[in-house]
Amino acid sequence: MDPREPLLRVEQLSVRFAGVRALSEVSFVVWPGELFAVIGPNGAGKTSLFNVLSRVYQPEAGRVTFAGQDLLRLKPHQVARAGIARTFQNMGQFPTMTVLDYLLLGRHTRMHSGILRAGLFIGPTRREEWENRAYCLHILDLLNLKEVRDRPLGSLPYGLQKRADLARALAMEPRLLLLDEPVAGMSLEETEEIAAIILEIKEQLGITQILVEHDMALVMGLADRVLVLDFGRVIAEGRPAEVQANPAVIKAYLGEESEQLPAPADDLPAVSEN
Ligand SMILES: Nc1ncnc2c1ncn2[C@@H]1O[C@H](COP(=O)(O)OP(=O)(O)OP(=O)(O)O)[C@@H](O)[C@H]1O
Repeated sequence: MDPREPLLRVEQLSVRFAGVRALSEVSFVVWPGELFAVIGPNGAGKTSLFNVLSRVYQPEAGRVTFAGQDLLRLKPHQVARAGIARTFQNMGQFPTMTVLDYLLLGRHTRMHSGILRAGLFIGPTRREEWENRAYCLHILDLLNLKEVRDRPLGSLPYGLQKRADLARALAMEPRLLLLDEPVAGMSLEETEEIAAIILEIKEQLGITQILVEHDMALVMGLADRVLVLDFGRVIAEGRPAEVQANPAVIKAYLGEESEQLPAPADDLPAVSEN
């Protein structure tokens, strides 16, 4: 793929639910290696956008091109194999599964051998299984989860469960990682750890990320570029400092919760140029 081509191109995307316009003619591109954030007040359409990108929602109109292919032609189960992985706001569907098995399960969704064959260790799948395991252990190491790899997910504190979910998404070796409120409900310390991990994913693994998050300090400190939605429409797009100074963005946030207002740009860590 041409590195000058966007990895993701969203054009004129509209999503509607019986009278509610969740997204209206939304367009943007995400470049390879970029950390792209999508923000907006409650109900702005952020989750709907992720649901379109993971093929859960069918848009009313628009085009989505991922790595040169028409994403909207894929079935939901083909999205992971195409290279898109997603973390979830709420997890907890597998409380008895160990952390390592959770990663292996995620990884199998994009591997060649079926989980049944792999489970039975038939022929060449044995080697693939060992490779999968080694890769999952590498990800657990990267995310400081090695010590809890054999613990059931349900026995872990909330912050570690969310980190395990991020590890599961990374174990899929995605080209595009969709992070859905990765620090929601986390303490300051846990938030700082996740911020460091997000930067490592960008810098060490080179994975392109789209971050949906209400924590403005995190977004403005990490993102290369920010897209702002309000009532399903794009109201601003640009580098964090540009977006923070945009009157339409300030108005959208003031109308809802003034404490969510982005901090002045001077107080924030520098963001990388691209
Ligand atoms: N499955 C659905 N059925 C009906 N309406 C929906 C559905 N999903 C989203 N909506 C509506 O679409 C609009 C956008 O919602 P969405 O969840 O995408 O916003 P959001 O920006 O993710 O909000 P939040 O920050 O609160 O998570 C809202 O008005 C919401 O009620």
